[in-house]
Amino acid sequence: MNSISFSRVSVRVAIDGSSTSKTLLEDVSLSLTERRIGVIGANGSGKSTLLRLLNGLVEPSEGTVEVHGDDTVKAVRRVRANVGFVFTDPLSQLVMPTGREDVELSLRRSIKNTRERAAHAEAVLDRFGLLPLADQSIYELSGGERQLLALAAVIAVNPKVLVLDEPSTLLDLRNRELLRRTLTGLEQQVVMSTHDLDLALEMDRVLVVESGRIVFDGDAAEGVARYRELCATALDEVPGLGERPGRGQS
Ligand SMILES: Nc1ncnc2c1ncn2[C@@H]1O[C@H](COP(=O)(O)OP(=O)(O)OP(=O)(O)O)[C@@H](O)[C@H]1O
Repeated sequence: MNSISFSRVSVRVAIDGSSTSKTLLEDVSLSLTERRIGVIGANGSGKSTLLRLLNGLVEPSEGTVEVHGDDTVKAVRRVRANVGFVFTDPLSQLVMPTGREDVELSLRRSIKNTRERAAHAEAVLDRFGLLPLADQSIYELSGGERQLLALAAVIAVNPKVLVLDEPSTLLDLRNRELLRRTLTGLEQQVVMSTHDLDLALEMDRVLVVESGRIVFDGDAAEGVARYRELCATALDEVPGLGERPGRGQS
């Protein structure tokens, strides 16, 4: 069953030192079968929370999430074996001193033979243009190089589902294009949050999240237009900011 389903999912967290809770996601039901799913929305709207439900990093307070038929709470080990997750901050993911070691670590389970593993790691690093930097400390890499490395380390193991949390925030034009083409060439399902609306427009389906709710679900161009309108409306409410471009002109 190659789909992701959310059934009446809400996520609430207790607010420190009080008995009240904050709702991060409210009553989300979805069946995701498309190959490229984009998740867009304002800062703090709930995109990362939605994505983190997919590998059990966040657990639903109500409802259930299933990835390819596995419940993300009850079968979390199998879910994590199937879902490759790329974090926004690459340093929260890269654990080895160098890129080469990190990619080899990712491959440890899938390729037992060390020479084969090393060769595969080199091929992946090469594909992302990272081979010349393979033995440099990850702390000496630029932000974009690290982001690309984090992506390479996850794609290397060919997970059944790829979840990307704002994967292009630090990438230059060339590497954003590399990411775009890489995503186009992948067989597996990709769920990606992004503030890069050009990238969002490439998706087969777009979800717009606003204050913990899915307020749009459908065609990418329509989703991006809806998000732009939500942003413009929110900015209209900021006092003293001036008018939207195009407004007030005759
Ligand atoms: N563990 C937590 N405890 C309290 N609040 C939390 C917790 N995790 C997330 N939040 C809050 O939930 C809201 C949604 O967070 P989330 O990270 O999902 O937003 P986002 O849409 O990914 O934002 P951004 O675009 O800024 O990355 C935010 O207001 C955030 O502060």
